[in-house]
Amino acid sequence: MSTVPRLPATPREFEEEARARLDPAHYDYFAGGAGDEVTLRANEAAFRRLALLPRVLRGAGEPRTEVALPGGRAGMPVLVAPTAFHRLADPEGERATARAAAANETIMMVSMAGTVGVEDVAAAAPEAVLWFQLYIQPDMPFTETVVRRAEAAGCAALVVTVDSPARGVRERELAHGFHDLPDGLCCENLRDGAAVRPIVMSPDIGWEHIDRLRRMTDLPIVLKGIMNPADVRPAIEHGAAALLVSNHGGRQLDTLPATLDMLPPVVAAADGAVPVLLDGGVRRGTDVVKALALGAAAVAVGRPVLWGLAAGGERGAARVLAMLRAEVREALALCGCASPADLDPSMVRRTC
Ligand SMILES: Cc1cc2nc3c(=O)[nH]c(=O)nc-3n(C[C@H](O)[C@H](O)[C@H](O)COP(=O)(O)O)c2cc1C
Ligand SMILES: CC(C)CC(=O)C(=O)O
Repeated sequence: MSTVPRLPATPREFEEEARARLDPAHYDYFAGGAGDEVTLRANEAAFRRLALLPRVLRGAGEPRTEVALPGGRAGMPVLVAPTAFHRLADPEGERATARAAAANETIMMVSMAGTVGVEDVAAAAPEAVLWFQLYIQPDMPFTETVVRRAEAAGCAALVVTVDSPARGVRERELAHGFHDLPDGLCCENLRDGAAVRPIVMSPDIGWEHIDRLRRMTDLPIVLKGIMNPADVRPAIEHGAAALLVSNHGGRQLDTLPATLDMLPPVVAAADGAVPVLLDGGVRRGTDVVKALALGAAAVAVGRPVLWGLAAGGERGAARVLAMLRAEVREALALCGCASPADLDPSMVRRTC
């Protein structure tokens, strides 16, 4: 009789199990952040500083969790953030993640630095809604080749990461000498004929590149990595369909504020013109509900999905997402909400 291995039951246990299974260099690549990891810690800490203030006796009924976004509908307000190198966590890599996302009716943002090509990710999970994450390459004809691949694979939006004019320095990676993928793995979305190009993070990228991208494709463009409210108006003027408040999970510039702390001013600057999403430090359904109360249209999770993948492959990633979905439903119900639209800023309170 075959027994199905038991999966961890909490986010913390998933991370512990992933750590036990992963090569230490790969665990530290996934877990680490830039510099002293001040921002990495701040993201999670910001959620703990905020308390929830439910409303009572609203007769809200069973809550609904789905949300409508420019790149499609999601069955829950928790999307999969784009993360690189899933085959370091599981041999099926991004294919497994896409199936896990589809099983939970949510959207997967496929990293440009994926270890499975976007066409193969789409083929592995035909029912998945995929958004393609792009680092605009200064070689615009090559950027266009990548965009065409994402379009042909059926991706429903482009997520353009704008917080990376250079690569963040992560001391855990340096300590392990982790620079390259092991033999047999590469960034499949960067194939150029027989060669695989390196990802260029260029300080030359500017708003004119967003304009060129806008002219290149009809896909909605989500700008990922907006932190300063001063960037919101230009983003809207240059055609962004949505903004994703992100500090790259604390992996780019250290000592940025927590994303949750920048959400209200970014939402205020957007003034309803485009939906605002958030990632960074979301670990529980209560975190999701706090971000939604402060005006996020949805959130995304990075590391929790990697821990699920490393701890239990597709099943592990699916379980992490299912846990979050159940927790969001429970937190909405206990807040007296019929849907995310019933949340508002009066339902959270800073505790310190
Ligand atoms: C291991 C790892 C790889 C990542 N790779 C990418 C990437 O290729 N492109 C990107 O835009 N963001 C990337 N990110 C950032 C995530 O999209 C997201 O902003 C961050 O992980 C959110 O924080 P969380 O891990 O606390 O949920 C990566 C994050 C991690 C942890
Ligand atoms: C390979 C990298 C470009 C992926 C990334 O964005 C990250 O590690 O944070």
